Parts: sequence; C-alpha cells; structure tokens
Amino acid sequence: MGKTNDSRSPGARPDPVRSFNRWKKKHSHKQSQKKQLRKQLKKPEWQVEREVISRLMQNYEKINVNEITRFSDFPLSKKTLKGLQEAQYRLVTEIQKQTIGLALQGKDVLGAAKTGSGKTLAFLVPVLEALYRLQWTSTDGLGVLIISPTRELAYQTFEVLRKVGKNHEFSAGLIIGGKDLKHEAERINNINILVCTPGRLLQHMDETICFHATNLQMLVLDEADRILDMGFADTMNAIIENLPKKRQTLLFSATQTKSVKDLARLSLKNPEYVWVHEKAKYSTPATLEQNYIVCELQQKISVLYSFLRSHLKKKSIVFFSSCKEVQYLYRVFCRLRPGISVLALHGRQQQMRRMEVYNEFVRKRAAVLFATDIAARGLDFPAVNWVLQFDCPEDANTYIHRAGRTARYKEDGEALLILLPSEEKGMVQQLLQKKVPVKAIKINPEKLIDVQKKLESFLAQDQDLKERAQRCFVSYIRSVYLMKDKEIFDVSKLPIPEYALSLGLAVAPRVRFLQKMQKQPTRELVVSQDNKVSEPRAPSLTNDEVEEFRAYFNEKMSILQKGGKRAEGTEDGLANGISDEEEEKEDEEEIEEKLGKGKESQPQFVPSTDESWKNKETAIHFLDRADDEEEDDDGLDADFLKVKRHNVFGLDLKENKALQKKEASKSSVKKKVTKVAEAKKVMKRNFKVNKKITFTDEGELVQQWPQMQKSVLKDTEEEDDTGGINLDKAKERLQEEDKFDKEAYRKKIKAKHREKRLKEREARREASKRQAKAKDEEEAFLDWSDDDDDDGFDPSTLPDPDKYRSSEDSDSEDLENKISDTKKKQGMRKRNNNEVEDTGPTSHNRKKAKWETLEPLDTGLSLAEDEELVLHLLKSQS
Ligand SMILES: Nc1ncnc2c1ncn2[C@@H]1O[C@H](COP(=O)(O)OP(=O)(O)OP(=O)(O)O)[C@@H](O)[C@H]1O
Repeated sequence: MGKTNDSRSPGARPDPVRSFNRWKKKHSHKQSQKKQLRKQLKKPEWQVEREVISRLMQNYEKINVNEITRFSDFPLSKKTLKGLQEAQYRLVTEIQKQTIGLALQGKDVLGAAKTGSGKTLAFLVPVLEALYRLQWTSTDGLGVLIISPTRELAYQTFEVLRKVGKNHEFSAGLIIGGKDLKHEAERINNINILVCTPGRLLQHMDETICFHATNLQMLVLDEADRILDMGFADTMNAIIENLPKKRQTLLFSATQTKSVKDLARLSLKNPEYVWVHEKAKYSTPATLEQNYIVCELQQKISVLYSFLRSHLKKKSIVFFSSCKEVQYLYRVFCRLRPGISVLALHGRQQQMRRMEVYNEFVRKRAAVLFATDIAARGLDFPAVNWVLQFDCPEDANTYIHRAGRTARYKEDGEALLILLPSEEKGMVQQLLQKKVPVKAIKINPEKLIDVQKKLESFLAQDQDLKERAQRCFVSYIRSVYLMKDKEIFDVSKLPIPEYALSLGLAVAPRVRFLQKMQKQPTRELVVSQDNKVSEPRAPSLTNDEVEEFRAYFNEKMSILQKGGKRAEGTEDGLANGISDEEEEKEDEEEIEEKLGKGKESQPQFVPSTDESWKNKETAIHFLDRADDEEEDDDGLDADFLKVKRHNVFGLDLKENKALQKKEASKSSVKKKVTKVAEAKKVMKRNFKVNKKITFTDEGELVQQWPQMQKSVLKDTEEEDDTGGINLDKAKERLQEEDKFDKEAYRKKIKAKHREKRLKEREARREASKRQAKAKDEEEAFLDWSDDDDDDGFDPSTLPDPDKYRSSEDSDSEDLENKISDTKKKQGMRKRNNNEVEDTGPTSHNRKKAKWETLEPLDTGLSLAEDEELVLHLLKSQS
C-alpha cells in the first residue's frame, strides 16, 4: 500500500488534456495569422467591381445579336439584370436586341422601330451600364441626359428608369416645366441621370448658376425626329452648345429622322443606323387594325358621340388638333353624359392636373381621353382599345404616333381616322406611301345620334360654354389654315356656317384672318385708289376702327411683354402639333411678319413728301393687324382681355403719334409713358400751375385754385421741405387739413340751419298775423285770452285805451298790468286744468273757465241793464 503513481516519470505518456490545450493554442494562433494575412490580401470592393467590369467589357466585343434572346445574354451588370428581372423583363424585343449591344460598345446609335416595340429599354439599359462601367458616383455630377419632347413622356421614362435601375446607386432626376425652378436648381447638381424636356433644361442652363454638363457621358434623344425638327431647333441648338463634344449619343423614334443636317448638329461619330422594321410590310404594329371614315365636318361631333355610345366598355383616346377643341368638347361631352367617363389632357392644363389625368387614365379600365398631340408620342397607357383621330393629323408620321397609343407590345388595338371629303385623297395617299394599311369603312346611318340640338340648348343656357364653342370654332379653322400640306388641308373648302351650327352656335363667329384673306385684293385696290386722293384718311375712321386700332397696340404690347417668358413649356406647344403655345407663337410670328410686310409696303403706298399719307397708311396697317389680333384674342381668357383693354387707353394715342412721326422700322417697341414720368417731365420743365384769385367785398385776395392750405402745419411743412417728400409729415398735414375743412363745414351747416329756423319763425308770425287780421274784431276780442303763446299776443286786438281814458296814463298802465295779471292767472289755471283733464279742455270749457275766473266788472249799470248787455253779447257770439 502507500504506492504512488508518478506521472512525470520518464517514459510515461504525456497528459492528453494538456497536449490538446497546447495544440489548440497553436492552432488558433495560426488561424488568426492566416485571417490577418487574408484580410491584408483582400481587394477593395471597387477593385473587385472593376475586375467584373473589365470582364464584362471584354465580352462586349463578343456580342452576337443572333444569339441573344434574353437580357441575360448581354454582358450586363448584376444590378441591371436584377432590376430588369424584378420588373418582369426577361426576353428582349427586336430593337433591344439590335441596339443594346452597339450602345454598350460605345457607338452612337440611331434606332427606329414601330410604336410600342420597347425602345425605352433599348436606351435605358445602356444608360445604366455606361455609368456603371465608369463607377459613377453622386459626386461626379451629371453623367447622362435623356431629353423627351413632352412632360408626360419624360415622366414615364423616369418611372421606367427608377424601376429598372433601382439596384444601382446613381441618382436620377426629372426636370420638366410646371414646378418651382428654385427647388429644382437646389437639387440639379446632385443628379447623375437627368430626364428632362428641352425648354426646362435650357432654362436651367441659362439660369441655374452652378448647373453644368461638362462631365456628360451620354446624350439620349427620345422621339428624336420631333426634338430635332424645326419646332425645337433653337432650343436644341442652344442646349447642344452647352454639351461636351466628346460623348455618346443615342437617338430613338418610331419615325426616325434621316436628315443629315439634323444629325450634323449633334456631331455624331460614325453612327449606327438601326431600322428594325425597315423591311417590314407595314410601318405600324401588325396587331393594329386601322380604318378610316369620311364624313362632313358638321357630322363629326355626332359621329364621335355615337361611337362612344357603342363603346362604353372600352378604353379610347380621341385626338384633336387644338386645345380649345379639347376644352370645349370635353365640357360638352361631360354634359351629354355618354355613359363612360370622359377625361381631357392638353397643354393648357396645370402640371398637377395633367399628372392627375395621366394617372387616372392609366388606372381606368374603361374611359375616353380627349387629347391634343401632347399625348401622341411615346405615352404607354396600358390596354388602350381604340385610338380615334377626330381631326386629320398633320402628316403620316403624326398619324403613326397617334395610332401607336394602342396595340403596344404584342397587344391588339384599333385605330379610326375621321377624314373630311377634302382630306381623304391626300391623306390616304400619304399613309399608303408610309406603309400604313388603312381601310375605308362606312358609318351605319341608323346608329348615328344627332346631338346638335342638345348642344344648341347647352349654349343657350351657358354663356361661358358659348364662348368656348366660339373659340373652338376659330381654333379649328386656324389649325386647318396653318397646316403646311395645302393639298390635304384647304380652309376654303370647309363648310363654315354648318360647322358652327354643329358646335351649337347659331351664328358662325367672324374669322377675321379668313375675311382678310378673301378681301386682300379689294383692300389693295382701295388703298391704291386712296393714294390718288390727297385728303388724309384718318379723320374718317369710325369708332369701331379706332377701337381696333387701340386693340392692335394693346395686343402688340402684351406680345412684347410675353416675349421673354417663352422658354418654359415650349415643349408642350411643340408636342401639340398645331395647338396652344405653338398657335400663339405662330400668331406672334404672323403679326411680326405682317409688321414686316407693313414696313416694306409703306413706300409703295405713301408718297414720301406727304406726311398726312404716312398717317393714313399707318392707320391702314394697324387695322389690318387688328383684324388678326382679334383672332388671337379668341385664344385668350376673358380676364386677360380685360387687362389688355385696361392697358390700351394709356398707350394708344401716344403710340399712334409716335408711330406717325417715326419710321415703321422703329415702331416695334415703345416704352410705356406713365403718369409719374409725365409729371417728372413737367417738373423738369418748371411749368407753373395757373392760379384763380378773387377779391372779397373788403378787397381781400382769395385764392380759389389750387386750393390753399389752411392748417397750422403749413409753415413747418414748408420749412421741412428740404428735398423729396416726407410721407409722414405729408400725412400729418393732410389730417390737420382735413380737421380744418371739417370744422369749416360744420360751421357752415350750423349757420344754414339757424337761418332756416329764423325764416320758419318769421313765416309763422306772418301767418298768424294774417289769420288774426282776417277775423273780425269781435272774435279777436273773445279770443285774445285763448292765446297761449305770449309771442302770439296781438295788442292791437285790445280796445284802444285812448278812446276811453286818454289822459289817465297811470290808469292805463294799471289796466295793462291787470290784464296781464289776469292773463297770467288764466294761463296758470289753464295749465292746471290741463293736468287734471287728460283729454284736454275744449274751447267751450276753456271759455267757460275764463268767464268763471274773471272778476266781476263794474259797468256802472243796473243789474237789469247788465243782464241785457250780457244777453246781447252772448247772442252776438252765437
Ligand atoms: N423586353 C420586354 N419585355 C416585356 N415587355 C416589354 C419589353 N420591352 C418593352 N416592353 C413593354 O412594351 C411596352 C412599350 O414599350 P415602349 O414604351 O418602350 O415602346 P416604344 O417603342 O418606346 O413606343 P413608342 O414608339 O410609342 O414610344 C411597354 O409597356 C413596356 O413595358
């Protein structure tokens, strides 16, 4: 026993626990060393990304269009692919297949494909990849510019960009008109991808100090042919000037521009033309069924109403040529209650309203949208069944874009074009040339519902609607008049009175430009005849002519004032074809053109030596233009008119005189002369105001005009008046002056009243005198005591004391006192009686009371004689 086991003895096995712990320690140390090493070796994320990018870029060259069916077949970033997948985009469309590869390779691309074929993604994918390739961050500023012709299209593109690019870190911004410029200006510098309309972009380029595009990598023009056409020419040229020359440019449209001149402006480098459907049989989607009907202008509204009544469960877009047509017909159709919800979209609406309408129409399953051409291009409303072209489009391209709002991306759709008999031949020909398969169909007359009477009754009740109808009328005629293709659009063939009736108007409004067009030769004749007469014509102007003359100035001034504010919103007008802002712009151009014509024609008519003829000629030109201006007025709101008219009277005559004196070339801009300016002028010339001074009877001088200041503050004011006007003092002085005037007025009134009172009293006295005289003495004798009023007492009614007591003055005095005492006593008693008898004493009672209170008079006669006397007196009284 007592045997111990020594574990440390040599040869004994080591303790496994201890050795494990030692191993564990070593191992963990090695692991941490390895970890540290790995950490040191690990590349930064950007570096890894760069490697991925370079691998992707190597694959760009290997892209084989024929092998691509899906987006994932392209060498795209994971972030873009994820975004596409999440938005349910997997298979590529033809235009995407053919252009994305080229764009990834950095080439300039001109892409054209039918409407609804997916061109938006064809440029958005390369946009995202371009910035990804460059590892763009928010601090790098603006990298890509996407320009759209309309606000709605820009908004739609921006939404798709947000959806597809949501996994990228770039910032994207939407810059369109109708929002606060300042608000946009604060954010614009942090935007990497900017979706915008041309007008608004240029405004920022001009007005936002820190906005620049020096780092721009890519420029995209959606609906490129539209953006590069004449309408946007100036704006786009200015924008391009601000962009770096070294950049990639992508142009997309369903109707692509082939103009070398247009493309030269963009300085494209060996661009790749991709016309996906160039060899296709038709230039419109195969799933789109297209028909046209021919009907008279006056039938069109009834046709539209009948169409809507038979398509209540469908979603339709109806295109009109001008905003005013949309505005009027929208209201009328809302009142007609066709049984389907009616919406309106046009360039005159507020931006918020436009967005609301856009979103509402996207959401609705069945509805009809009345629109101008702002909705013709690019908009991707889902599930539109019908596109109706109420007014003939400007050209075949506009037709294609309008019709393309239906039958998008493999969906079906139908398009119906309404043509006037005069438009049929030319338009159908154009469409066939453009490979648009349209078939003529006929209206079923049994299904046609005539709404003219209803419209007439609406207008009879509603003045505002009537005015809208008039504007609609003029606007439509003008749109036809301004169309370029005169083979299709012939304004002289329009049934004008019938058209007015169809709008509900009993009388066709005067369309002055048409009248002028018809009268042109006559006017010239008149002028040349007048030319032989030496009498100036101006004095023979009628009042109406003078009014028109004034209206011309007014309109001209308003146009000149508007001049500087046209940048914003230009895109909408341009997108409208012939509508809104474009209408106005064209009006302005027309006016300017006529001004120019006027200048040129003046020497022809005006003998240079005869000044009066210059005046006459000026008047003639103005009247010409006033004709046109009324046409413009049709397009303006009643408030503005009021404002304009208000301006007229301050300007016209001065303008007239100035124009008569100066040459026509200098007449375009006149500075408005204000009353203040005129007053200053007078002050400068040191003119003195005439005074009117009169003399009083006392020979005092009284200044009657200008009125003299009377208040005490006068002197101090004069002392203080060292320079300028002290407003506070002037106010104080006026208040004092006011008090002074009021006091004087009060005194005057008081004196007047006093005088009146005195006159009245005098009149009363006179009347009572006359009354008294008229009564005989007896009566006067009996009545004297009845007189309450001391003033009314007439001493002449008393018996002449001289007759009885001529020498007894003291006695007579006593008698008088007696009488007065008696009178006083009587008066007192009478007052007492009055207090007792509410009803008041009758004259009989009063007399009785008087007799009762009289002291017995000693006549010196016997009682019998006294009685005799009394009886006699009583008899004579009765
Ligand atoms: N690869 C795709 N897969 C599925 N749907 C697609 C694809 N590409 C586009 N689309 C859908 O097709 C519709 C039309 O696309 P998009 O608006 O880009 O046409 P577009 O060619 O630009 O038309 P437009 O000429 O009228 O402007 C959209 O609804 C879009 O979501």
